[in-house]
Amino acid sequence: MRVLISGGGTGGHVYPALAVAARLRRPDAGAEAAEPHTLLWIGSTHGMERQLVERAGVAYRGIDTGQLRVNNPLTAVVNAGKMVRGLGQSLAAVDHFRPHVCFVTGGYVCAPVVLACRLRRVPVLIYLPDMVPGWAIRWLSRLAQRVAVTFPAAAAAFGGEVPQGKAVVTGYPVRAELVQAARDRQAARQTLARLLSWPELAQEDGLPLLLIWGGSLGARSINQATWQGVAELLPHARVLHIVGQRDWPLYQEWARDQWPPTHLSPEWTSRYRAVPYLHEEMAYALAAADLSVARAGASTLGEFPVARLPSVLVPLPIAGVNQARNAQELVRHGAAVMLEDGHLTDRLVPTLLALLADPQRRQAMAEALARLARPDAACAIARELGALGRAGT
Ligand SMILES: CC(=O)N[C@H]1[C@@H](OP(=O)(O)OP(=O)(O)OC[C@H]2O[C@@H](n3ccc(=O)[nH]c3=O)[C@H](O)[C@@H]2O)O[C@H](CO)[C@@H](O)[C@@H]1O
Repeated sequence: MRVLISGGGTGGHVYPALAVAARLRRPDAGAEAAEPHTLLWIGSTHGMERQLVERAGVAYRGIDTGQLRVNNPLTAVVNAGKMVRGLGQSLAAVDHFRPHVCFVTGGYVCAPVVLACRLRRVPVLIYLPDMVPGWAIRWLSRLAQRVAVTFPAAAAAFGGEVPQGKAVVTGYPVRAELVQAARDRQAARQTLARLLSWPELAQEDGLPLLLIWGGSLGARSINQATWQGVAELLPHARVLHIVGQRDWPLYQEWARDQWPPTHLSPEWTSRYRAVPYLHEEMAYALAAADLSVARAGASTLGEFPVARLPSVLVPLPIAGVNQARNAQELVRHGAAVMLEDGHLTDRLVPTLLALLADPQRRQAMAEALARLARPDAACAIARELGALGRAGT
């Protein structure tokens, strides 16, 4: 079967689709097809998805796209022109590749691709990772045959589950490497220590590993609160801080001018490690960590349960993104703690110290997470795609 894939803009739209792509390329006894499917990914010409998709070895075609919801009317007109060009390029790609089915995960680039598939009668499956869809996915879902969702509560936006509505609950597709790494935390920690050249991490000294990050782009407020409070955390934990590419120059400035503080011993100083971004190492970081601080992007709904990783979630306070609803879903199950962005400076360190000092609470959160885990989600979506591709529109 030929499967057209599209998703882009940020990592949160790319990694779930890559997990499904990996599944489609390596069918085994558990999968539907007897031989690997042929894949083509349509992303934007200059999008960050290009690097991630090519890194994974999936064929990539770039098209023109632009954000339509912008304040400047001139930009809106220019971007609308790009979208029209993108539709023409998508139609050409569909005519050339002749897909049996199309799979999209979000980002502006998906709009012309879904429209082209609709015009050429190619069935479309959308995956919505978040609990609440943005306006673009709501609109595109009208053109799609199926919408896969992470948890049952997300199905209502699409008329409920099949056969009444369009939704199927598959779970969040996580990378196979994470499923594998989460089976043995200790081994994951050893691997991470090797990949990051951080030998102290491999010591079995009972010191918890705290993973701090802010989504695929990094989060300024989380970074600043971390730099302000990290010295207080180091007597109780090792801290792996993914700063993000955008704020990396800020980290370098802070490290040059303010780190380490004179009162901190070299042993404690070496417990803090900052990195701009993690690629293949990310699966091991999630599996090895004992506690995380993160934004509440959709990945936390899938990756944290599989990794059984308790967290303090700090939803991005921007209208239209709706990360709070993602965080609430984990909090509702006793699987995470939520902190408002505006309270980071005062409350982040005390909240973390309380959780680090309470292994029983972390264990209860890990057990709640384990009940939400769907390590087979990529396979479930691959199966849905197979069924749609065989049925046609
Ligand atoms: C600002 C914004 O619009 N954010 C949205 C975006 O977030 P964002 O792109 O941050 O998405 P997520 O938090 O859902 O996913 C981030 C992904 O990047 C990976 N990762 C991250 C850092 C790193 O160093 N290495 C790495 O591999 C994570 O493991 C995860 O798989 O898409 C999500 C999915 O629709 C939404 O829920 C978010 O609201």
